[in-house]
Amino acid sequence: MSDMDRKCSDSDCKKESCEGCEHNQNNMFEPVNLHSSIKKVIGVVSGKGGVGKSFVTAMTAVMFQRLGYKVGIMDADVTGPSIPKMFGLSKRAKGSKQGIIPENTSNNIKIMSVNLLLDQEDSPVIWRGPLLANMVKQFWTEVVWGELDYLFIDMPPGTGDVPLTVFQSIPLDGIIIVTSPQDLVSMIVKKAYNMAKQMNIPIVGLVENMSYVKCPDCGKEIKIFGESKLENIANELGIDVLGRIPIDTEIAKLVDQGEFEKFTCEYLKEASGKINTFFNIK
Ligand SMILES: Nc1ncnc2c1ncn2[C@@H]1O[C@H](COP(=O)(O)OP(=O)(O)OP(=O)(O)O)[C@@H](O)[C@H]1O
Repeated sequence: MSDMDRKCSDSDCKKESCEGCEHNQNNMFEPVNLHSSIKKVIGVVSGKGGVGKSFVTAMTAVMFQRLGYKVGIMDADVTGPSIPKMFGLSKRAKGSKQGIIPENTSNNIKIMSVNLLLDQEDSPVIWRGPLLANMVKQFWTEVVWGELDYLFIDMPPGTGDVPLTVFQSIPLDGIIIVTSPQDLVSMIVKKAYNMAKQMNIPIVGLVENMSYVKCPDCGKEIKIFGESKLENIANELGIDVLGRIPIDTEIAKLVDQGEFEKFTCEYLKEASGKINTFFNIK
């Protein structure tokens, strides 16, 4: 994918800061590793931590792998990396002449995370912003991703320094915004939305996580965070609702056992169809 794939849709745009305009000389995208060929790069973002961004990234990646696509996950949530543990990966990634080799899950999803580079997975990453951002850049420039249809990036939470650098250095083809059904969330979704708009990155849509929990006795859907405001926000911003995921204690168990790939539910089946249509990969 070339940097120019992120095209500005406004033919009169003369903004020097616009990354989609060909006259922009300030393009800061880093070159991808020579041995990587990635068709689409999708960032999974949330305006705040703890809404299940990693959960949604992993579930989307597994859905696409099940559809027969070649998939990778870059765990760019450097201070709270959770992706390797979800997939039961704990070996250290190896290097080669070409670069760093990502680890493979049991179903061949390629994974790179700071946890695969640390001596011990429970060592804290106590780094300042620029160092964190550099690490993520290296996941793009140094990792040998090989041929991938989709690379999903579990983005650092929030809209601060680190996510900003990631937005500026990796040519994202689109972002998925993850949210939960709390009131505060509409403001937080708007922050993520505005950040993507300012960076000229297409927004694929919204996924609401922890939408409800099903009573194990009567099957009733209990909305523990109250009624969802998702449709209102989506309509207001003119973006698509891709899907909703309940709190699922069976999947939570799989996460703890490092066997995430064994989930059988299809909460994101429709969402994967919508994402595929958005990018039109054959
Ligand atoms: N729908 C769900 N059902 C059951 N457990 C879930 C669900 N969503 C998230 N969880 C669990 O909640 C915890 C937090 O989720 P996750 O790590 O995905 O959040 P996050 O938004 O990536 O957090 P942060 O950005 O702060 O790192 C994890 O243990 C995850 O397995």
